Amino acid sequence: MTTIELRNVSRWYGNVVAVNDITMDIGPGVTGLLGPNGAGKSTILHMIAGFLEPSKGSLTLDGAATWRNPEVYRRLGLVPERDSVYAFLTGDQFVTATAKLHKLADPEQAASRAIGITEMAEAKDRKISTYSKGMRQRIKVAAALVHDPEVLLLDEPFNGMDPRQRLHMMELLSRLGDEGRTILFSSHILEEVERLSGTIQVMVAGRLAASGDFRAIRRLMTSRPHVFRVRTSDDRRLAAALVGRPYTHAVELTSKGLQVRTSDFGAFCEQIAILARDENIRLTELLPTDESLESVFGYLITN
Ligand SMILES: Nc1ncnc2c1ncn2[C@@H]1O[C@H](COP(=O)(O)OP(=O)(O)OP(=O)(O)O)[C@@H](O)[C@H]1O
Repeated sequence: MTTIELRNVSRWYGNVVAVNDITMDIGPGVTGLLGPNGAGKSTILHMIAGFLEPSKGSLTLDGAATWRNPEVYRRLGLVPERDSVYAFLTGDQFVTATAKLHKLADPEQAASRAIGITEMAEAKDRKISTYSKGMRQRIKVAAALVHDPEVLLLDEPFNGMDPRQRLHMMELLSRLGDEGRTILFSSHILEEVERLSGTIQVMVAGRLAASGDFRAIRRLMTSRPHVFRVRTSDDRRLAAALVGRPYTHAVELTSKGLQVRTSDFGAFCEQIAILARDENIRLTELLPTDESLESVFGYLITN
């Protein structure tokens, strides 16, 4: 069983603190590393992969430090965020070249196995320049898997994908997690992490804001205060119906519709449509006015 351990890990670039005193364990299965842009997710992944040295603290894979440790490099694969693949190569050539860099005994066979796992066999002889975004991501995953690592690290693997490609990648990562591999992927999108991983690590501004079971963290996120703008066929009547509901904190009639302050984001979202239907009022707009991920994370770190 592979375990990645971070103990009080910090990393700074000059006087920018990218990662600030993080302690966490990551075991087999799929774990999501969630956080807004600039939270320090890429820095963490690159440190785990052994490409960056922690400025402070210890970072180990089954007890061995990952920084400058070729033994560890053999046990993990990294799928970077940027498209660093050579577009003039075919998928097969790219993955085989990676296998050769790892000095594997049979690079062709290893490439063919990894291409099979990522379901890229049909397209393997096409140039990477002709691939869709989803296919380029999958060929990068094949290259990262070519030496059959126990640990796979992925930096924003769903960026730029359409919903179908996203689903395909999710299935692939779940499958790899079910095989007992340790999969850690970063994302700034709550729903991606929710659909794929039971365990999450939430980072905000270099710090670990929450850690553990997704459902518990989700509950924390959705039972927070929130402001919505609501437009309806009868604002005044809906306002009256909302007053007195346990999730309503305040209702204000404005020229742009209702401004509803709720104490429970989740309950309000569940109940508002039912309430409108029961009152025979048509909802024309329901807009969270404070929905930036940063505000969600901000709430998490102050609670
Ligand atoms: N090489 C570098 N030199 C200076 N500052 C850096 C460097 N790399 C990252 N940073 C800074 O460190 C912080 C964390 O960056 P990092 O890329 O790890 O975050 P992230 O969560 O992966 O965000 P993103 O998804 O936008 O890449 C940011 O403030 C970033 O500007």
